[in-house]
Amino acid sequence: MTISLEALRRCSIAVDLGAARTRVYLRRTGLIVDEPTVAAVNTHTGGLIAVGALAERMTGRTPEHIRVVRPVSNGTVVDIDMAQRMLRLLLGNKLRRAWRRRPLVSAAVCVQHDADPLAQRAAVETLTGIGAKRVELVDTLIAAAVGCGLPVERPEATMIVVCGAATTQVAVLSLGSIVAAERVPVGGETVDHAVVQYLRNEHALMLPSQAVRPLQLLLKNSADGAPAPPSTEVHGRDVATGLARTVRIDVGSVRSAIRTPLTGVLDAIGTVLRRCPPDLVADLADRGIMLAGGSAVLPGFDTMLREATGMPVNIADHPDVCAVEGLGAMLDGKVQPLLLDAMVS
Ligand SMILES: Nc1ncnc2c1ncn2[C@@H]1O[C@H](COP(=O)(O)OP(=O)(O)OP(=O)(O)O)[C@@H](O)[C@H]1O
Repeated sequence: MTISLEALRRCSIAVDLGAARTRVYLRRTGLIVDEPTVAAVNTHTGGLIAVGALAERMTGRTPEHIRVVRPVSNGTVVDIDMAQRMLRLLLGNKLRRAWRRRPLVSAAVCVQHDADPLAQRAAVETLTGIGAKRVELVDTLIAAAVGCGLPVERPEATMIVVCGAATTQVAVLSLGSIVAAERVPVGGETVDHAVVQYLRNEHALMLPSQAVRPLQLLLKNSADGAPAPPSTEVHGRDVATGLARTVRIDVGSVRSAIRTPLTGVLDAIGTVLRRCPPDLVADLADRGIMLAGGSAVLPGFDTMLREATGMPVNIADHPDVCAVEGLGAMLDGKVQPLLLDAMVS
């Protein structure tokens, strides 16, 4: 069964419920929500204290009666009730106004390429619970490819790698459909974990989770092309004594620690290419790989893929929001007719 653009044009909102971030696109308006998929709950009363960025800032800093929860894990809604409550708060008045204008609303939601029926059902229930009368499921890979501006409807190959927080999905598309795809449990979270483990093992230092991103940013060359410094100071807690400690670390070693988990993505690319007909693989030699997802900008990721595959690698203009923007473009009727792989509510 296929989903037509016709069905998507009847949808009022497009939703991408990611492990790290929740994004909502309102038809003819644009992105109205882009917040962490996090909620803070009072365990005594069960009430929500905060959602989104505010709740994320509370991580690791809460008293006993407050719990910070993530209702989406590995790209699947694992706590439907919490996801609905979080979405209601994030959408607030913006949704209520749209709902009033058009109460029998349909919603489109991105789901992972190989989402099982339970994961699909969880996505549908989350949206119906906040008022959607009908929910269209669209493969994240197709939505992201559209959002990156790839010519997915043409009879030629395009390769997309969507690198999110918990997973990376790789696909070759042609004629609006997925020819071959693979998903690996590697993403920004895996990379953060690798950095934390490196500091723990090599320097006996526990790094607060909020300190990982600034450290990753140090690995990048600066905007004017100046190379990253060879070493830097990192503040954390000594594993043995529990006291605050500062160590000087070699930036190159952190870079290697990051590269190790990312080799899983290389394997996935190899698997997808092996499953593709030779004609399509030949197309990709020129067109190369398009990187999307928040982790596409990880320092050195594109260079690593370029060196390992020998193919051109490009990062989408706005890699983090490609999927929801692509879905939004379909809602707004900005996309040429194409056949979408079947995924129905
Ligand atoms: N500037 C950056 N440098 C490095 N990593 C980044 C940067 N910005 C975002 N990320 C990483 O991107 C990830 C979030 O990406 P994205 O928003 O695509 O995830 P998601 O869609 O919620 O996840 P998933 O697709 O796994 O459900 C986080 O793990 C974050 O660490």
